[in-house]
Amino acid sequence: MGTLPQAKHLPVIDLRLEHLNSTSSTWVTTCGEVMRALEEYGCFIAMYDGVSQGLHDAIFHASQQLFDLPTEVKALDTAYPPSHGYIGARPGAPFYEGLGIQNATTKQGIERFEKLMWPSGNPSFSEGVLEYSKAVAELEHLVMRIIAKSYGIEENYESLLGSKTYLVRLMKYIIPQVKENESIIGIYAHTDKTFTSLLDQYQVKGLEIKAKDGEWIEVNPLPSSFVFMAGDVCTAWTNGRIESPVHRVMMHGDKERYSVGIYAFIRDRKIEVPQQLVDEDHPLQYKPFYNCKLIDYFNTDEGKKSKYPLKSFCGI
Ligand SMILES: O=C(O)CCC(=O)C(=O)O
Ligand SMILES: [Fe+2]
Repeated sequence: MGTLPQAKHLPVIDLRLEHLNSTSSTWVTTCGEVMRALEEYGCFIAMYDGVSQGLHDAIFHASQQLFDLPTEVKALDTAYPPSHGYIGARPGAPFYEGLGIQNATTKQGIERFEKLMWPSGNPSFSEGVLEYSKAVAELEHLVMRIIAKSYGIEENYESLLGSKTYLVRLMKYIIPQVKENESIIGIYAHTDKTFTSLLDQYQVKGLEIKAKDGEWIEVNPLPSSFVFMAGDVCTAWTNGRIESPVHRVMMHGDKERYSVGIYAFIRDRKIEVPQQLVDEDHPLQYKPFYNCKLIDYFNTDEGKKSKYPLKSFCGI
């Protein structure tokens, strides 16, 4: 009798500080695991202790309060590009709503958002989100340092730091009207137009990652974990060594779903492939470009139709 094929799982990597500092060889082993996961899947699940369970619960509680505000208040969250502000339910994604907080690792960024949503103030919201986004940004920086060290491009990475900004997006998916055991698209398949993305699913699953062989991998929410994902900008920057994964959200008809994304972008500075990553075996694949221009392109008719927007925008 044959055995049933095992469902694939995303690698789970322990990036808790206590673990990383435990023995001298742990760091080297962990860096190897991170690079293998990123080169194979473009993402992995990071176990991380920088966000306490209390803070985590507080963010999701605040997110529920936020989505209960009237639509006309939420719509005050406008931004450039438009996808960085309020996104209401639309024909392609009728169950989805998102609110974006720009410059979310700065007090000014969060307070600007707080004043729009609660003119009479909600300091505990801002304090919680600031603490949360700073802690998650540290995780992002840790992984990026591993990538930069492993490819010998630390200086290039350091030169991008002054231009890195973080957007926090709080997301809500309402319960879709589907039959039992049926599921339906919550967000269609895409790659992120970010440098990197970190996703926090809290308690309700739905995120799926497409493996290189085309199989969809379900990502089950684990406590104290974030999905680290390379965005298209990271693909270009690493000259294609790390490919941003295609992912989607599937909704099952039983629970509403809240998630949080923390997205890093490179503002006002061209992304160029570091010369260390170009050689005979790895010819240059991408022309220099601005992150915001990639997003603009993706929002054009041509960009929306393109199967590989990054390639059609700046591929060689
Ligand atoms: O809700 C999620 O888990 C994923 C959202 C997502 O893919 C995105 O915001 O780009
Ligand atoms: Fe995404």
